[in-house]
Amino acid sequence: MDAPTTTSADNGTSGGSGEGGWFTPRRQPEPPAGGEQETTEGSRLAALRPVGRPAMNGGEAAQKRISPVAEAGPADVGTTEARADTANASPSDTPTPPQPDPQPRVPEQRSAPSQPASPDAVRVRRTMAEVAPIADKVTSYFYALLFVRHPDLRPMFPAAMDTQRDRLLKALLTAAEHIDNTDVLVAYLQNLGRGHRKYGTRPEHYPAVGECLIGSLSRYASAVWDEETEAAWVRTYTTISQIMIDAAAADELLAPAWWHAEVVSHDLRTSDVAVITVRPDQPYPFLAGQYTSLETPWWPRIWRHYSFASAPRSDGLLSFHVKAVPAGWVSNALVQHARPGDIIRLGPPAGSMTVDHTTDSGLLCLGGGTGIAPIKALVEDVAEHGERRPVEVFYGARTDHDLYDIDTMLRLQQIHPWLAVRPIVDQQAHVQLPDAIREYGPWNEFDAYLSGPPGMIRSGVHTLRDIGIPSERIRHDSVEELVAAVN
Ligand SMILES: NC(=O)C1=CN([C@@H]2O[C@H](COP(=O)(O)OP(=O)(O)OC[C@H]3O[C@@H](n4cnc5c(N)ncnc54)[C@H](O)[C@@H]3O)[C@@H](O)[C@H]2O)C=CC1
Repeated sequence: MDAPTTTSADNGTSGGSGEGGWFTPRRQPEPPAGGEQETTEGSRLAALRPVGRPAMNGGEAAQKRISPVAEAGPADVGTTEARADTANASPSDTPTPPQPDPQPRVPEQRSAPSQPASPDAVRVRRTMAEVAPIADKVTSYFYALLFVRHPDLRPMFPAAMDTQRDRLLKALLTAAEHIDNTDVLVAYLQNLGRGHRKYGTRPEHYPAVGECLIGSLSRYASAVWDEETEAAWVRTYTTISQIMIDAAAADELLAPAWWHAEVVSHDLRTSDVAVITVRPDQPYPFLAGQYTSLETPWWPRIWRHYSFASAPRSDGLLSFHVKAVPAGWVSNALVQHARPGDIIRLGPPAGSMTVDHTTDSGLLCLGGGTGIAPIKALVEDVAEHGERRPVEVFYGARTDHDLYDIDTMLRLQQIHPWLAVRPIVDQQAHVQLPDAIREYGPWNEFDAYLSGPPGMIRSGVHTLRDIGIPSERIRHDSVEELVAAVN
């Protein structure tokens, strides 16, 4: 089962996705004649054309360009951005360790009056509100436009577009809703831009997407669509695409667009959960608590997210916990069909649910189901840093049988006196996983880490705030939460 960081038909977590996916071509289309994109919209959309930039200082440049919007300040959302220490170096002959991607996190529920939204944000949100009830039509029409106008792009998308459609709208919602919230937007889009490298996305692809997006919105939001609204969308989309392009360009200097990895072991822990270990074809630097995107040979061009189930290892192997679920194409293939020798592809690491080694606060970790995977990686990370800070893991599962990794966790507990592992089995406990932590504590000296199904994350964040852990000390990855919270 995918990590909740992603939109996924596999698991129904619909996580909004760091891979959002407005556009996922695998090869580069012919550049438009004369460098101009001929469209029925003609020159009015010329401003959609983002600039291909030198691959340096992408984030900074993006920040600068977005600053007029940022100056307007956050409108109605706050954010609990958490940035982790990146000082834990990898061997010098490997690429630079990745910066944890500061993923959007659950915004604080603000009661204080917020600053007014920028005029563009007001128009963008008005459009979004107008099309929300017919989101599916907007998305279908968008892809119809894209493939009619740019038929050469169609083979670059997955054969089945259902998931892609879902992702489009989630990514759009997230970006548009946060156009005033620079930190959240930039971090989200940089991640999206980097993630698009594995599809072969080029700067010149973005105008095609922007034109079709605006073509679709103008059709379905006709009641609120006017010149100013269109101009607001053009500016918004230009900002969005430029941040993605810059992030991709900067990343090109640091890392490959994707990695091939060979399955070296496949351990079926239950009938539907497998622990899969792979060997990347070149060094794969990442941080414990991060996740990656993964493509199998059985479902080309369909990517799903999984968290690394171990901290970086000296042998370079990576492992994932995968749960097969109904209609979960990639997860089912990985659990039922993957065998040693199979080759998969990995996208870049992402996510900021990483350990802050600059503090000695305790770690309060909640892992639900296969969400225990990154929690185990965090425990290993603390152990490797030789820190003796308290780590309390609450491991939730529906039944005893579903505690498929409890032996590993208990073994770690035996080795490390600072670690406590508490299985919480729904069938036996009188409370669900997040509420179980109320019976322990106090937790005021702890940072909290949550990983599991979206419902668990939601109620976990609520519980943690309720017991006095401030938002900025609560870490998890789920863009969906961000979207849900602002809606
Ligand atoms: N495979 C991976 O690398 C990762 C997977 N995940 C996510 O973790 C989830 C795992 O799914 P399953 O193993 O089927 O877990 P599950 O649905 O069986 O839930 C596991 C436990 O989480 C708690 N829980 C579930 N829903 C809750 C709710 N609404 N409120 C409070 N507590 C709740 C319960 O204690 C439950 O036993 C998936 O959504 C997956 O996307 C998250 C991070 C990494």
